[in-house]
Parts: sequence; structure tokens; C-alpha cells
Amino acid sequence: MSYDKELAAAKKAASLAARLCQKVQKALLQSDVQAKSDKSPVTVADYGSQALVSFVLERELPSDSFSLVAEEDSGDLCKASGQETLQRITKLVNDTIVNDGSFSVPTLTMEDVLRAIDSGKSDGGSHGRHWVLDPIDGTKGFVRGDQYAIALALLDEGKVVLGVLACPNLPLASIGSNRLHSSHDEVGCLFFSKVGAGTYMQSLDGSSPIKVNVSTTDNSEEASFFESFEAAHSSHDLSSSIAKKLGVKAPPVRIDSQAKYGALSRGDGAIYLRFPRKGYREKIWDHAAGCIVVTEAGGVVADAAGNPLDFSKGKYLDLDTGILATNQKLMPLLLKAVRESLEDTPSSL
Ligand SMILES: Nc1ncnc2c1ncn2[C@@H]1O[C@H](COP(=O)(O)O)[C@@H](O)[C@H]1OP(=O)(O)O
Ligand SMILES: [Mg+2]
Ligand SMILES: [Mg+2]
Ligand SMILES: [Mg+2]
Repeated sequence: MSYDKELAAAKKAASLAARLCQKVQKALLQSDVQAKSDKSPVTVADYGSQALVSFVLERELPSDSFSLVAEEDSGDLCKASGQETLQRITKLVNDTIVNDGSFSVPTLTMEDVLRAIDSGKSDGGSHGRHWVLDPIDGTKGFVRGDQYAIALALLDEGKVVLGVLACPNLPLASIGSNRLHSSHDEVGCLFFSKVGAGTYMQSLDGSSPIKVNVSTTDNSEEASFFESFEAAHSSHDLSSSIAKKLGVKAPPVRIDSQAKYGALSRGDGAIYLRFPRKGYREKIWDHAAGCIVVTEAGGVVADAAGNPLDFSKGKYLDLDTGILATNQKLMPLLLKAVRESLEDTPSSL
């Protein structure tokens, strides 16, 4: 199976969604941020991005069996208090489609937008094909003006077969811990991978793609690591203890979202550590695209027990403790350090 058509549609969908998100982030007002029932933030851009990706995929790949597992739903927008927000989302989606110019469609109505958002209600699973979308991964970073990603992947019979990560604020140059950044750095990266075909990166402006590879270091002392910016999303104490055991000298690089997987796939650092608090259930849309981007770049992604992530069980990942990503040489050392750190401080999560 080549998945060429699907990859082209996914790149187009994520790039258009990135354009919508960039526009909103530039003009973001605090009033644009609502809290969902789980208290996490959501913005007009999360909804707009989901509607747009769903619209583009359905247009570009007409099929009877379109299935999308995505983070947002239209529940809050259908309430009376959501009408003004829905109007703004509809305008954002229409403006993005019109500016792109490649779709000859009448203007979408608010109902069309609700329908597009709610086509993301599939449960996924181990049979058939399912698109998996996080319309804005790292909403907290997005709202802060920092990193976020539009993360889109395709599952076929329970396996991730392609993934696209659009990272509008990620510099095209390395963000490794030994590098100074300047506000002049060019930003906006699109990572994409197809099973068996490697990982590529291009600028969101459309430069030609370059093949990327994870770091090849086998010296853990030289290996810098990525973790969440938000300490509430991943234990910084536990990763610091793991880094100490590995002899890592560089300070952690803390950024939001699956941009961490993108940066890892091009070797900006060598390790990604993620340890959510106990009881937090990881969702497939938070890892599917990032996982294939790293593995196709030569890396390994596993849970804290060393098991590969299983995307075939519905919308949740069923895993042991945390998520680790690194290269093949460092993974055994990393797993040992993780095991020891968890034994030293069993209540660290
Ligand atoms: N309490 C939490 N613990 C771990 N991850 C969380 C939590 N709340 C939200 N997330 C999700 O973690 C991811 C971002 O984590 P980070 O940026 O730290 O890597 C996002 O997918 C975010 O959702 P969202 O997609 O809504 O932003
Ligand atoms: Mg969210
Ligand atoms: Mg997310
Ligand atoms: Mg999200």
C-alpha cells in the first residue's frame, strides 16, 4: 500500500489548519480561550483546525468510510452561549478556504462546520482505516504564544501508517540545548512520514523536503532531553532523576506539544521523557503522528516498561507509567535508568 494520496491530503489539511492557527495566535485575546469540562483550555483555533482538517480530508479523499478520531466535539458550541464562538469559527474556516483558492465550494454554513467537527467522533480500533487528529496539540503553549502542533495520523488495521506534524512556531534550525536562539530564526516546520519510507521535514512555506534522522549518539552523557513545558503534564523531578543516572550534562529542553517528537526526529536532542501524573490516560491523538515521525527517522518510542505503543485499542493508549523516545542504541540504557528511578521514588507520579 503506498498511501501517497493520503499523505498528500494530510499535508494539505495540516498546512491549511496551521495557517488558521497562526492567524488566531497572532490576534489571540484571553476571551478566545474557553475551559472544557475537564478544565483544559480550548480556543476558536482548536475547533477551526478540526473543522478544516476534516473538510479537507473528506474533499480530497472521497470515500464512503471516512472515519476520524479527534479531540474536540461540538457540544459546547451547540449551546446558546456558543453561538458567537461558532460564528467566529465559521468565518475563520471560510476565510482560510477562500485564501487557499484550491477548493471551489460554496461558503460553509455554521451547520456544515458543526458537522465537520463532529465527524471526529469515531472510536478508532483495530479494523479498517481511521484518521487520528489533535487539531491543536499543546493548547497551553498556543495560548502562551509558544510551541504547538497540528498532529494528524492514519491508522490502518490498528497500525500508524502515516503521520504529519505541522509546528508553526518551531525554528527550522536546531533547538538543541547547546544552541542559542534568536528572534530572527525562521520558523514553521512540517514533518511527515510514511511507513517504511522515512521522515522528511519541509518549511510550512513549502520548501523542498529534507530527510531527517534521529541523533546517533550512544553516549548518554552527551544526550540532551526534551520534556513538557508544563510540569503538570509530566514530572520534571522524575526526568531529572533519570537524566542524572544517565550522566546527562545539558539542561532539559522544555517545549509544548508533539513539536518535541519533531525536534527529536531531526536530532536536536536524543531523548524525550513523558511522565504524566498517576491516573492520567494518554490519548492516541497525542502520540500517533509523533510516534511514526520518530520511528521512521530511526528512533524508538515505548512506554516505561519498554513496550511499543498500541494505537489499536480505541481512543486511549493503555500503557505502563510513561512514554519514552530515543534512538535504538540508547533505549536499553534509558529503560534501565527509568526502572531504577521509579524504584527509588515510587511515589514520584
Ligand atoms: N494533565 C495532563 N497531563 C498530561 N497531559 C495533558 C494533561 N492535560 C492535557 N494534556 C495534553 O498533553 C499534551 C501537551 O502536553 P505537553 O505540551 O506538555 O507535551 C496535550 O496533548 C495536552 O492536551 P491538548 O492537546 O489539549 O493541548
Ligand atoms: Mg485539549
Ligand atoms: Mg494534545
Ligand atoms: Mg489538542
